[in-house]
Amino acid sequence: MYVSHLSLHDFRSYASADVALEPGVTAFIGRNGQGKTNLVEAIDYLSRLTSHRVATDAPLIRAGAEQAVVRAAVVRDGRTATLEIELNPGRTNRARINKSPLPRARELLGLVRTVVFSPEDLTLVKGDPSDRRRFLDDLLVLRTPRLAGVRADYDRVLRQRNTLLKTAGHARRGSSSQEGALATLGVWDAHLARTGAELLAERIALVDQLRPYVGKAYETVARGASRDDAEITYKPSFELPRSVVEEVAQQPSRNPTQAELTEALLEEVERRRRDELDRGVSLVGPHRDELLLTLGNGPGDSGTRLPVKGYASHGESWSFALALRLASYDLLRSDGDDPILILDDVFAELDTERRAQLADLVAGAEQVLVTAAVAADVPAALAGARFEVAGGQVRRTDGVG
Ligand SMILES: Nc1ncnc2c1ncn2[C@@H]1O[C@H](COP(=O)(O)OP(=O)(O)OP(=O)(O)O)[C@@H](O)[C@H]1O
Repeated sequence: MYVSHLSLHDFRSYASADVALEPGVTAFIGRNGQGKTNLVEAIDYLSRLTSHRVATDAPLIRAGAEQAVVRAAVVRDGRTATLEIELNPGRTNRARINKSPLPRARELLGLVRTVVFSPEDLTLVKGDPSDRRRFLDDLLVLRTPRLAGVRADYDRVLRQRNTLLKTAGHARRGSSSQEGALATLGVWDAHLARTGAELLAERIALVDQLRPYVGKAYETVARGASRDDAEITYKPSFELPRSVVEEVAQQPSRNPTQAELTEALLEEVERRRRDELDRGVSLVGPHRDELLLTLGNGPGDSGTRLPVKGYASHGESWSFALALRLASYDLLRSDGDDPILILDDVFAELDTERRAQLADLVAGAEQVLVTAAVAADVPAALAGARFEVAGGQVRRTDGVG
């Protein structure tokens, strides 16, 4: 898939912008703060309905404006669709396909798929577990848009349940308000276990599918590494029953079922009841899980695997972050649709050898959008269309268009 036209209205620094794009590589070159990232961020927003830079929509609206509009013509298997999102902070965002309004903006998900590489990716490795959970969930939703609903349901259940836990925890022991809150809590325990187990089962399956791609990608980007070095493991916030663990261990292709996970979550929630009431928050569920990243020491090394966070060098951490993105790209591609690759300001972070390696890996993608402060940062393998971004203007400079 590729974007053939991008049009912005009051998005970030752009009062308006219209850019005709092509498949293949396109580089946006310009000094710092000229609006290069703003352009690719708009395309990524259409893909995930969130930005890779900010958690809320407000910073995406041009200062002084009330709403922003991002519109893109997307070509997939030779057919073009025009997708549009209108960002209305504090109110509902509205989406359209070929000018027809969609009942919910969420229905745009899955129509454009992007994989973004950016300097912020280091937080995938060095940041909090929530950064890695978001990475998994974003990938889940890109592959299966329906899961956006499951994720939203789970967040809602969590908020309601936390409010109840606070009420029950603060109420006088044995009082009618505590009794009432505890009775209602049982209902929310069941919701938490059901939606939590669905999300959990999807994440566990995703990590299994992603694992071989991560090993392969790390071997490619990290000098002297083997494909067994980088490993990812999903670590739930609770122990599964021994019988399930043993069965899963005996059958390599078997993961815990959703029913098993629901039951295990319910049991754990009951076991941690006192703790949860004391602290007024839900302590069990996919919002407390971790995606463990570990590194070994080359082929045949039976030594201990070390967690990346806290142990890996800066270079190893960067390579792992790149490997996670490349693995996402490979996995999405294996689904049969080439996602749009966005390399936002990453080359300045890499030495010459790694630049060339990354460029070779991505050069064959259907569409690659690159941003860089200077043209010299873009490796030769990524020759293609060039735009200069300066003073709010986006101008093609390679003599075409
Ligand atoms: N909501 C907004 N309204 C107006 N201007 C904004 C808004 N959000 C960001 N900007 C401006 O956009 C500019 C940043 O644009 P962008 O992040 O695309 O830069 P860039 O060209 O990628 O720079 P760098 O090379 O430093 O990454 C900044 O000058 C910032 O003040």
